Amino acid sequence: MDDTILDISHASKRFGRFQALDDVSLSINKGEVYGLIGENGAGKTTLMRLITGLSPIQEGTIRLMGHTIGKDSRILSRIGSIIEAPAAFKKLTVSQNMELTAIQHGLTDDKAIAQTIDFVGLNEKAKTRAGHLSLGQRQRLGLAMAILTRPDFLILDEPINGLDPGGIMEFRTLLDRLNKERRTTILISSHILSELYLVSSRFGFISHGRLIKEVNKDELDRINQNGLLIDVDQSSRAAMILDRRGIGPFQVLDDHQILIRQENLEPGPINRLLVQEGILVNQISQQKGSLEEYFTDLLNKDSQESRKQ
Ligand SMILES: Nc1ncnc2c1ncn2[C@@H]1O[C@H](COP(=O)(O)OP(=O)(O)OP(=O)(O)O)[C@@H](O)[C@H]1O
Repeated sequence: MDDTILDISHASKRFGRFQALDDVSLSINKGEVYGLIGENGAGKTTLMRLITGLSPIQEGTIRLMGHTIGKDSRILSRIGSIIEAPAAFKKLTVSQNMELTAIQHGLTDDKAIAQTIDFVGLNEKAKTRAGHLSLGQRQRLGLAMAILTRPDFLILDEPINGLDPGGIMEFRTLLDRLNKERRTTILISSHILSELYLVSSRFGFISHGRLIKEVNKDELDRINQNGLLIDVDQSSRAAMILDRRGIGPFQVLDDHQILIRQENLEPGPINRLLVQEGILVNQISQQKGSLEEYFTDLLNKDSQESRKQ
């Protein structure tokens, strides 16, 4: 059976003369949590709006579970989304908002509403108006409305914006449960990259409307290994010294830099060893690889390449 939930092929979108999305192709498989990363204005929301049929695609195709968006929109009933702000009516209570969502989807199962309110932990607020909920509770109501029909695919545009650390953790637990217990596939964007790292199994990086890189979490962890970065006058000679002492594994990055891929290594003894052997040590720093650093490096490389062209 084909495990592809979303297949975007050469999607482009312009607003007037502005190219918001430029030839984007990506696919997401069942069970994945795909983290979409990009600076402000990169095109993340635009892409999500195309996928959910909120905005028409101009070039390319988007297939959801085998159905082409635009031609056959029935498949949209199998996806849930929070795009921009959750769409709850402020004057209606939590339960009433859920009832309205049920009516919109033609859902007649009353138990589903109670189960979903319970799932997101809003039991005590069921009779509270949405306008009187805290931001974190409102986000949870938004999630409840999005998952009421038990969608196969959930699209979340910056769902943790403005939440406090506790709220972020609760939201993460909910997403984890949805993904593990219901095998819901998730596409999520956020500027809080440390959080996105925790929830996602794969990442796509968008810049100026182009998908510049995709990487899965294992690959990212391999690239981003922590260690000691040493800057010396001659990296090849320093490498021989480290090798003789059995220190490593390490990687010679260029004529001056070596990355010793070992966590919690003290810089002092390494410094003393190299200096005793006549190596000039300019700097030793702890290297902590993060999704944030990876993204910043990618953007730098991309803008250098764009300048060359
Ligand atoms: N309806 C529209 N008309 C004109 N321009 C638009 C429209 N919608 C989006 N844009 C432009 O397209 C670009 C991409 O916007 P989009 O909202 O997709 O970015 P984003 O990656 O979600 O950014 P952010 O992280 O700030 O939410 C922006 O420059 C935006 O101004």
